[in-house]
Amino acid sequence: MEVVIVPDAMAGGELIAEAVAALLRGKPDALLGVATGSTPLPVYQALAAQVRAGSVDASRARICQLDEYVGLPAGHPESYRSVVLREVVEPLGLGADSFMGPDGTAEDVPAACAAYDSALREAGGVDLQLLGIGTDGHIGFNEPCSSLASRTRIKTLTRQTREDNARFFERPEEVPHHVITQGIGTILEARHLVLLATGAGKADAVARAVEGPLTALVPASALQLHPHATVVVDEAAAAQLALADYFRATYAAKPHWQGL
Ligand SMILES: N[C@@H]1[C@@H](O)[C@H](O)[C@@H](COP(=O)(O)O)O[C@@H]1O
Repeated sequence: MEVVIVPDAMAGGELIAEAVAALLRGKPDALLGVATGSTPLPVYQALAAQVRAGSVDASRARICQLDEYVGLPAGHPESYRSVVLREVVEPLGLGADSFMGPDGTAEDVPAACAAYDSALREAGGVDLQLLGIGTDGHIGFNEPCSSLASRTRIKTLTRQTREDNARFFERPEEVPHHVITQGIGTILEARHLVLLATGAGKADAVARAVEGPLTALVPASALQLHPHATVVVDEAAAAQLALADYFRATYAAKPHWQGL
């Protein structure tokens, strides 16, 4: 696992956007797994700016969702489908046909989960999966004690996650209890995992994920199993990392051509 400590969220966004751009230059139809929440927004803004500036062509990129609420009406502005279309697909100048995600409105939820897991494989697998981290260490919506081998399935949100996400809804009780999320086993199949965490509120979760034991109690610790996992953190989110100085020195000495 590589840990990169950046000065702030903007710098993290630019660094990851450059990694995505480099991927697209080599593989124009790469499948990019995107995360929701506030943290990845600087990545999407920086990538859209690169597209506008002509430094990368994203016109053949394919986008896939990490997770989705169950039961929000189709077109609800806070469904993750709506969020990804608004924050990623449209700013990159892509159409809805470049985009895939689990169907949170399906009557048969298990079938929708299995269909999405298969669709990701049939699409050739995710090239780069961007991840955030929940304050309880979740990735996607894999809450603590999710199986490390899990596939895309329905999960029940913890009270903490519902409270954390209440800011996106008019009333806290509107946050759905259930979600569909790529499983941890599914996420681990992506060729490159890039987790971005910013702010002091994530420092504990980051330290447990990066330096703590591999445990289902901290789902993000599963990144320790992946051969190409990058964790990008700002100074505030890095505050509890015992090896921060080592991570800084390693990145400072890294040959530029290696990228992330
Ligand atoms: N399902 C999403 C996660 O993918 C995201 O990482 C997390 C943190 O969001 P934020 O970046 O807003 O803290 O929120 C939600 O739970």
